[in-house]
Amino acid sequence: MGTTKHTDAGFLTVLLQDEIGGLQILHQNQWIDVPPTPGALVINIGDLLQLISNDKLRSVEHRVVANKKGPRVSVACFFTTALAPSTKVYGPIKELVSDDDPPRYRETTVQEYSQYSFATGLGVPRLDHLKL
Ligand SMILES: O=C(O)CCC(=O)C(=O)O
Ligand SMILES: [Fe+2]
Repeated sequence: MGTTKHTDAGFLTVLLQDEIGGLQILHQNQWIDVPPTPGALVINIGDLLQLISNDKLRSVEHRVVANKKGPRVSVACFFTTALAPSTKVYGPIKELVSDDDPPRYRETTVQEYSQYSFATGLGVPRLDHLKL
């Protein structure tokens, strides 16, 4: 089974891959295979880390292309507080913004961003609506 092109909505995703492969990232408009290394952990930066880092860290677009090599097992651990109700507001970290590099996003809560992400679905650039 594959997935359509998307970015991960949370802060960080840790992926444990097997030897089957299929994960690709979009780099300079080209899909690049992530070589499968059984037991290795792939770390994906998510949208909320991009937001709080004011674009210093980028949440890369990726997808999974199914191949015929066999059943594929991928264990994903999403670092986010999406399911825990919290009014904590996240915006670009103040140490990372300056007069020359002002905040690029408005503040949001994880809940608000997660709800928006679920509603838009995969494949839609979801950070754009928070851009200042
Ligand atoms: O299965 C994979 O390698 C990636 C899965 C993924 O992109 C996700 O769960 O967000
Ligand atoms: Fe993903």
